[in-house]
Amino acid sequence: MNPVGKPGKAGALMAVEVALQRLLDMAAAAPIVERETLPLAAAQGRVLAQDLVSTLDLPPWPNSAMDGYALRLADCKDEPLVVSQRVFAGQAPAPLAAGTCARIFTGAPVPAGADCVEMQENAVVEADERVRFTEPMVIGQNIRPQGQETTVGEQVLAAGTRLGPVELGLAASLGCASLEVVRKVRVGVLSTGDELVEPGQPLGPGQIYNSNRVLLCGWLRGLGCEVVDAGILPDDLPTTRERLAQLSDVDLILSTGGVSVGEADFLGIALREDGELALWKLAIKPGKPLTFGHYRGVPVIGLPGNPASTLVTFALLARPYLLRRQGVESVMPLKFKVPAGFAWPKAGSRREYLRGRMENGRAIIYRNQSSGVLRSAAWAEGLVEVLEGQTLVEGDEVGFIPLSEVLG
Ligand SMILES: Nc1nc2c(c(=O)[nH]1)N[C@H]1C(S)=C(S)[C@@H](COP(=O)(O)OP(=O)(O)OC[C@H]3O[C@@H](n4cnc5c(N)ncnc54)[C@H](O)[C@@H]3O)O[C@H]1N2
Ligand code: MOO
Ligand SMILES: [Mg+2]
Repeated sequence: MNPVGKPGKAGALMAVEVALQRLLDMAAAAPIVERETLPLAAAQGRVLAQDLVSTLDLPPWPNSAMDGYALRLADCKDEPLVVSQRVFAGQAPAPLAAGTCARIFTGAPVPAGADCVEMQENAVVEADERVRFTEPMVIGQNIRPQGQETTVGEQVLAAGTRLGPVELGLAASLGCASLEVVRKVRVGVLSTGDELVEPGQPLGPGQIYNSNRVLLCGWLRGLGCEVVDAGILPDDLPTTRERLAQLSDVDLILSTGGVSVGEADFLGIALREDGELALWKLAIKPGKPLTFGHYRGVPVIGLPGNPASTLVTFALLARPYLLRRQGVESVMPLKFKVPAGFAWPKAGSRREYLRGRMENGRAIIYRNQSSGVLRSAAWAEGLVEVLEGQTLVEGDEVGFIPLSEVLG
């Protein structure tokens, strides 16, 4: 079966899983191999290029989980224990004198010889700072042992991990000031459409403001990409060719619009004539005219121009592609099964991704699901997935893909 439709003619729709697998295979075949070393603060959103191996035990020494008293349990008989030292976080305590206890605070090293920490709520301080313990105790209680989190030589993060604040915090806790990351993917962004005007300019007859440029550039920067913003591309074939050719030094050209079957849709034609049109028309709504190929060797993903179509296809296809180019294994957004809070009486032939949100434990959808209505996405918390051929009554299970993680 040839899944590639001919631009300008109706063609077979490709299942979203098939298209995604092709995109991921093509991404894996063109990995970004260059690396750079960055200070932690600059590494957010980037992908780790080599395994992070601990050079420390964490914690480096046993420390107290409570404000209270460190003691040797065997010393704790009927008589109260005298406080022989105070240990604050950041100090190095002396070994515990036999038959005494140490006043200790959370995070402070436990003195050698102590095998138990009791919280101060279970202690009564008598005259001369003699401490009586009111509850039974066990060896090891309230002590965080050396190396409980990680030990020297252990792999803490694998190459291919995307670095968010948690991963960076973990690297910091191991004393790493910088990390080796995959270099940024360079993405050339084109907004096609004769009707487009940048915000701030007056609108002429028939014109609309360019919203996709801000959307795409924002999502790409959030993904750690280098954006080469190539501005608005008018709807004509010679200029389309010229502008695509000018973007010969990027890792991916990502465009919006101009991929359908109209007389002003030229992207597919340019790819077919000067490169390769590998994928065109998906069984997905919104997002049907998603286009993928190469232009003179440079990968191109053409997202449909309707803003909600741009959003859905970026989240479900372009984003996974860009992550896989950087060596990330887990590229798909999380999807939960939730009960529908709406009915869907008419089955569609394409898989639907409705803009929705959770209310009282059920997914509800925005009142207007037109792919031209970006407000639906501003209202939404996620995409509600309704499968091909599916009808729903309230309470039936649907997929829910939270958008904050993927587009936040
Ligand atoms: N005869 C058919 N017509 C259409 C089909 C079809 O199968 N047969 N598919 C429809 C579907 S579905 C979609 S989605 C659109 C996709 O069209 P394109 O990707 O070619 O996009 P354009 O035609 O250039 O624009 C579509 C729409 O989006 C607006 N737009 C475009 N770029 C921007 C931008 N940067 N910011 C804001 N809005 C933008 C544009 O003005 C159009 O209204 O095709 C259907 N047609
Ligand atoms: O597939 Mo189009 O993206 O419905 O609007
Ligand atoms: Mg069009």
